[in-house]
Amino acid sequence: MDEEDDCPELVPIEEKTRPTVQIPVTIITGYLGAGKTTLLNYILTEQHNKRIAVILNEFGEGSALEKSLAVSQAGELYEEWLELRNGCLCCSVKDNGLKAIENLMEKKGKFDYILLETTGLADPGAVATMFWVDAELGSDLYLDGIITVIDAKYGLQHLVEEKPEGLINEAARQIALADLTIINKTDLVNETELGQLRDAVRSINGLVRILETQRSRVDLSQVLDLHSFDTKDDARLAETLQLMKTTQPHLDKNILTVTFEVPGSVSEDDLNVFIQNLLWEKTFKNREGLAMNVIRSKGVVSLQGRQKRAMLQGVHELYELEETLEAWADGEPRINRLVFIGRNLDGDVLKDEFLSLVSNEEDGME
Ligand SMILES: Nc1nc2c(ncn2[C@@H]2O[C@H](COP(=O)(O)OP(=O)(O)OP(=O)(O)O)[C@@H](O)[C@H]2O)c(=O)[nH]1
Ligand SMILES: [Zn+2]
Repeated sequence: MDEEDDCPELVPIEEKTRPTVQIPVTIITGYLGAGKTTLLNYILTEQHNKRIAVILNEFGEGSALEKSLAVSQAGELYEEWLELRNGCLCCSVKDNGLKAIENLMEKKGKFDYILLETTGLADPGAVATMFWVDAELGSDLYLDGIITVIDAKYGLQHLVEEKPEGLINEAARQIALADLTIINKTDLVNETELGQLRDAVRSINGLVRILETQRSRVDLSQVLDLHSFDTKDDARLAETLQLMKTTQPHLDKNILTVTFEVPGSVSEDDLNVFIQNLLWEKTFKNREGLAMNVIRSKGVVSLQGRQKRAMLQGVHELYELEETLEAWADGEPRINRLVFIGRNLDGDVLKDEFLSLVSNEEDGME
């Protein structure tokens, strides 16, 4: 080390020692009484060989303890925690803070999985974005997915409920944000009613998977470890987009899904401006002159000068644009695939805006 004496060396900041495995967090949301607690109970009592922590994100008054007791059944009270027979834990986090979860992990040791139930009227997007902000700070947690439980009998009614001007329908928002929906209480409806609800869910969120259950009995492998926010599921995205090209019914004024595919490559800067105009500045308008309002964004994009695919993930105003591990194959056409779920969206307008940024240089280099 010869130059050591001359200039002060830049000392790399000691990386916070991070666990090799990050713990998945699944957010469970859904309208009042849809069957969220029933789902939690079911997951906790099923064989899963995981140490699962259940966290109830209660806002306002409401008795969280009462709720946790409802979740536990076979629980033993431990501080504000309920410890279940199979090693699961249950608690309530009133201040909705991630710090609280991290403190809990320090006190109680590591879990393998965290289920976070938000109250019926909460915006799951607000909770979801906390995890991103925190992930930047080196959190031990990652967001695995958002599950929305829907009441088969009353779900449709909740969706069409008129809201005062400018207010968003909470039930529709919860579906817009969902990676998976569970239509529960199918014992209370006939096939026609079920079909109508299914169509309504699809018309809001064209990407979402739908399960149908009684007493929230699900196959655990279909609800845990979804990896919805990973940068890996681009094959699935392409598949879904293909499916969506066929039929897309939509109910005017409501939340809907728009998708488009554009070949070529876009510069990262231009893309950021496009996304920020859409999500932050809200400069894009539909044909009626109403500003587009995006709740969920997803996409695979080809960035100029990059060999690897980039993935867009967004919840409300917060978004991430990250390079994936997957390179574009030689000679493979580079196709940008984008999905936006929200209000007042017009896919053609967005596609035109996007097209204006794209260059069709073969290798995406300029
Ligand atoms: N008929 C029928 N009832 C169900 C089913 N699943 C749950 N329930 C009942 O629906 C009621 C509400 O279920 P919960 O699991 O407490 O619903 P929740 O979404 O946690 O409710 P909140 O926390 O109050 O928003 C309970 O009385 C359940 O027993 C089902 O598949 N069929
Ligand atoms: Zn609890």
